[in-house]
Amino acid sequence: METVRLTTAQALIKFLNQQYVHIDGDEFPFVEGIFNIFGHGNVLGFGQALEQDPGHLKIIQGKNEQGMAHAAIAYSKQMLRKKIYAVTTSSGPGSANLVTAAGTALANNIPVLLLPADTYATRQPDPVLQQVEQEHSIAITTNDALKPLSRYWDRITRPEQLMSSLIRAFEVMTDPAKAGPATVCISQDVEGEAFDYDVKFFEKRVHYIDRKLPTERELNGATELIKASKKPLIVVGGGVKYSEARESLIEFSERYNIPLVETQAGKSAVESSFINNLGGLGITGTQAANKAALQADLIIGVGTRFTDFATASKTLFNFETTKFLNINVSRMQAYKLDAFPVVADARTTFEALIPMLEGYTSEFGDLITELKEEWLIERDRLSKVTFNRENFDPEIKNHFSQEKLNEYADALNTELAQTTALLAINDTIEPDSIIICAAGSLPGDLQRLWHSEVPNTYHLEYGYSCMGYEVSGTLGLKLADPTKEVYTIVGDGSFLMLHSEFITAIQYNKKINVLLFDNSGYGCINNLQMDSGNGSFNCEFRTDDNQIMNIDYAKVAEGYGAKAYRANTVEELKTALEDAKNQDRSTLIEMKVLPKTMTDGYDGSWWNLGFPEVSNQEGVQKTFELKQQKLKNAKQY
Ligand SMILES: Cc1ncc(C[n+]2csc(CCOP(=O)(O)OP(=O)(O)O)c2C)c(N)n1
Ligand SMILES: O=C1C[C@@H](O)[C@H](O)[C@@H](O)C1=O
Ligand SMILES: [Mg+2]
Repeated sequence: METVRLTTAQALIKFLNQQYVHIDGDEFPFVEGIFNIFGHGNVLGFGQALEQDPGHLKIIQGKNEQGMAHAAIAYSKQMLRKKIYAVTTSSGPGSANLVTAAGTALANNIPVLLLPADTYATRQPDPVLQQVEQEHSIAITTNDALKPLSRYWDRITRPEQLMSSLIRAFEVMTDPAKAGPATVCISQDVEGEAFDYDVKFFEKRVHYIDRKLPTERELNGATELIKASKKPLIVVGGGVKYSEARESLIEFSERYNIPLVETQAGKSAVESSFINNLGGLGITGTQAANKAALQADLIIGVGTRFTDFATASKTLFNFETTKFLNINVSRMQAYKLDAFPVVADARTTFEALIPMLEGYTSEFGDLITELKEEWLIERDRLSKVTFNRENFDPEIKNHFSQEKLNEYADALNTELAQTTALLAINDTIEPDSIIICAAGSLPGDLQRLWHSEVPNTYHLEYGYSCMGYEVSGTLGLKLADPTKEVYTIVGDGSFLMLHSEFITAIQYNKKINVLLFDNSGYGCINNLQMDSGNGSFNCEFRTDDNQIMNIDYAKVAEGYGAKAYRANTVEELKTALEDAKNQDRSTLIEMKVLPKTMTDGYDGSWWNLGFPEVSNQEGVQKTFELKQQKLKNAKQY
């Protein structure tokens, strides 16, 4: 056997350089690069290996482990899971910082290779700096916290274990049904240990991402269900994007007059202006989509996980009469809601179904166009919301008095409404720009209001809705598509939680644009608590003496080296956006927006929460009673 003597870390880097994917006839390297923050746990093993020979891997120094992993996740998601970045961290706190990001990748089914260092395999020394020392087992390290959040997890304590481990990790990451985070923890001493590796291990390895075909039985069953239905409705999930099923889905929908509604992950698979696209579904959905869902007698879920918040899947539909047909590469997802499962690729399934439905047409008739037109009037209204100091009626009603809203207008020196600002942005930036968001009130506004006219330009992380993904993720977008303008849509709360990769973007001259909506508080959670009958408790950003905080985020951005703007009117905003577009460096536009000016829910948008069963507040009591009512018709599982 021909062998080559390498350290474990050198072998790992050599292997990463030889992984390719093959999709629809195209073949290209799977691993684009590696993010790193070096500590004592990885600087000598990984650091040395990367310095000696990185191959084609791009090396990017991160600023926070969670942030750089978020950037890697966004890269992979934007690349439709065809390419990844790896992420290496030191042991202990460095790897602990990966936990939130691993959860984000897992919830969204995004492949990313996490490579945290681990404690010494030799236990010399023990305990090492940053080792937690769990009393009941010396074998437990911080990295065990990543186990429940990884789709594949392994600990390498001997150099030769690397081979079988990496083959498994890549098999998982390149499987459309299982794609998610693969975590390979390497003991920090083992990173530097040498072994005579079989040279065959380093030969070019091609991972074929084939399209899983539906069976005849599945196609016949699906055809029967659709033909028997009067008003079928397609729920477009993220799987539609990953399967690149846009054209076949449009043909299917047009030919049989079947409306589409979108999840956050599925939005921008098909352009918003497509005649049968009724927009977002669920709690954060449009009036049009939710009205159509209330009437539907067959829900065709395509590549969707049916998370309750994004689709209102447990309460919106009529479970007595509505049937479900799920098309999904994941058997687990296809089984949901007692659906007829088609465990197959979305594009191939539509291509096969189109000729089988010849002669069919839904009974939606002109209703699709009518619902869409009605919604566009509502959207237009939301683009023109203007504040006044006497009798302003915000979208989120009966929470803050006029006096309190005026207090905000004075403290933040603004009269700008969130929906007005958001739609001004939608009107001004180039249609092929990519926007990203993850948490707060903005995802709801975006799912309802944002019009995406170019495929794959709407990037929402709403599987985990992880605050802090927004700015970090924008760096991932820019790495995925360097020619496009990329925009973070982010609330002040999320910005404060994590924006360290803004600096990485500036450092590597990857231009990103941060659009910061500052309403001085955790706005959507404040809405939730007040909607549920509580007071405004600890969600506003106020000082000890009850003053609204007015933070100069533009100054913070300037301090990092970004070009910053303050825009508190639509005119200032449009001017700033135009100027930002022409900049070579990263930008931040700070907008002070009034609380309670985000969108509210429409028909059917209720979700089950932990409403208190007893309380001394009448409003809280009422929401609990409403819950009891709602649960009567909700799907129990
Ligand atoms: C890491 C993380 N922690 C907590 C939450 C819960 N959470 C969701 S939205 C939110 C507040 C968001 O505030 P902000 O970004 O200012 O947006 P706004 O709702 O004010 O528009 C919180 C605390 C979360 N989604 N992610
Ligand atoms: O709890 C939450 C409520 C949602 O409104 C918000 O968008 C999301 O980030 C969240 O975590
Ligand atoms: Mg806020």
